[in-house]
Amino acid sequence: MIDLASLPNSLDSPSEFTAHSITRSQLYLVGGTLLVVWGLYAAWRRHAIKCLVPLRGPPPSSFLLGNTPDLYNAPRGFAYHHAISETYGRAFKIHMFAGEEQVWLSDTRALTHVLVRDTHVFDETPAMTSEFHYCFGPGLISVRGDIHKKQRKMIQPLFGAAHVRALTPTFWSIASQLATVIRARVNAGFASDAAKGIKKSENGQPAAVIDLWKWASRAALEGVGIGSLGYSFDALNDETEDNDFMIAVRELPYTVYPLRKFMPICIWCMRNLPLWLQHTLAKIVPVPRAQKVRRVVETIQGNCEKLYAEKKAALLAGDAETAAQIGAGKDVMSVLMKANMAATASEKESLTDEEVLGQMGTFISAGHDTMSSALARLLYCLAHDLPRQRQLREELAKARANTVDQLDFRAVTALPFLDAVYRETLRLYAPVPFQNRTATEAISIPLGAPVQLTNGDFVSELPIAKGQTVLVSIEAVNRDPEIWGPDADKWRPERWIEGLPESVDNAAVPGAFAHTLSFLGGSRSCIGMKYAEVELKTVLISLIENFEFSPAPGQENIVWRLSLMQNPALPGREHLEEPELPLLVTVVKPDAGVGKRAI
Ligand code: HEM
Repeated sequence: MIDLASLPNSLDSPSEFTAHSITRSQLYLVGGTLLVVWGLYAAWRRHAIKCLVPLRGPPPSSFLLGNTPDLYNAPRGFAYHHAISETYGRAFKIHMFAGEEQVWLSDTRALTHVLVRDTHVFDETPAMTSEFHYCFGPGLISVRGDIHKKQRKMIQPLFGAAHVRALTPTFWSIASQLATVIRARVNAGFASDAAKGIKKSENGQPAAVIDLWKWASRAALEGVGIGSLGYSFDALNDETEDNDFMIAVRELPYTVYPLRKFMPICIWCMRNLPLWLQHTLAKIVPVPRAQKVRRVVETIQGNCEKLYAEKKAALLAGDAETAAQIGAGKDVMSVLMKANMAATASEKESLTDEEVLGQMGTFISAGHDTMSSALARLLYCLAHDLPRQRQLREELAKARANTVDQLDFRAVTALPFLDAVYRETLRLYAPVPFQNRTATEAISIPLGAPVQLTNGDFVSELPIAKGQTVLVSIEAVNRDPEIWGPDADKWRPERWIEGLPESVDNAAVPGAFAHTLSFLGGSRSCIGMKYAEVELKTVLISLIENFEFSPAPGQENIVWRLSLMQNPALPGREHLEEPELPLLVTVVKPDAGVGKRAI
């Protein structure tokens, strides 16, 4: 920084400069550089994509960064998203980096075009695909157009009901391991509190405060590891030290997210620079967080490559070798690799080695963070509503009364109150709060209700510019009071049992799940939707049968941070990357609704 106070009054008398002060030529250099930077910035702004009609919207909070500091703000982001959607409605303008304007959308008619009808125009945004491509190669989440169609056609059946049914025993084994490790933690915490004279339990049963985020995240890691990759992270073993693979997967979302606001610069580099230069820049750019992302990604990639080679060798060695592996050949990757080897006869249908490998990182990133977020939120909601938690426990006890075996796929998905709790939590607290889509050509999309522009005119069609990005507000649709009724922002599972209002059907939400956008909709909706449901429900059954969850004394308030996936933090500790969810966990008595299989 130039200290202006240290400059002499007259710049005309160089003789007055000391050896340490700035010379005239240095000053010209600094001034010239600033002018060039300003010129580049002005040119960039002039070429930045603007809205084609004068939409209303929140004023930018930063000249350079637009609304991004608020839109991507982790602790205060949700409040900002709710406030702007209440103020500006279902279609408005938001300001991004260097003058770019995006369209915020929660109008379900317009979103039907974005997500379902005009998907040939509104593909996944290049920011997203480039980010994932850099991290994991050409997996389902990072490819577009025809390649995406080809991959989706091959992978979709592997996440269908038949395969998820076959994976249900795997999910039960994860659920049971999780309950065992939590029980051990509660017993240890209880003993240690008792030794200090701290009483945590009213009913005499062991109770202790446990960080449930940690265990939700580990269960999700095992879920995606064993179910999708055929690999155990050994994440539910209390004795195991975290390995580098496990740490990297956990750190990935929190390391990448803060860099999102710099995406326009990254995309420019990806579009304009040769690959070797991009890799060199990624290695030398002096930004510690960028270097951390690189290390995390390299660790995940290295481990995936090793695992892929092992799986391929086992598949080539025959069925016995595959069956001996973790997942016993039922995991998604094993089935995919087998199907792909069989499809090699038809070159057009099959995936390249790079594409198959790309799915590993894709499943890890798509299936771990979302699942940790959903499970943590389910536990949080139930912990803050003991009567409904008990109602759920009673429903589980009844379901157990007729069987000594684990509930099968059909039974797990058929429990009405469990289903209502699951749907309501994913509606109100969608783990992925918003997504983007970018128009590959100019297009006009119809609106469900006319929108007033800043000049007072109304439009019932919204023109979108070529290259313009639309922010699909999953949250705003899921909480819209005109769709869900005046109690839309309340967690009330009964709404799913009583019957939804007519307005829900009328809204024709283009979502794949329960009239919501939680798993999005259309050709790029979540492929792991059924897998997520069965895994989350089995884990929840096991936990609710064995434990009662309630707010941790003195730590009742939790801040839910906006991120790629929403995640919990303690007030005053929101700056910490690793989320936290301390809850008081009490072992429930055998006569308090625990099924025969309680551990
Ligand atoms: C509660 C849990 C989950 C939620 C809320 C969720 C949500 C979503 C959402 C919103 C998308 C759309 C992303 C976009 O368009 O950019 C998506 C895509 C995807 N999800 Fe999930 N997901 C969950 C669990 C899973 C699981 C367990 C897996 C796999 C193991 C998975 C695999 C995928 C994949 C591969 C895609 C990309 C699909 C495509 O582009 O064709 N998800 N998910």
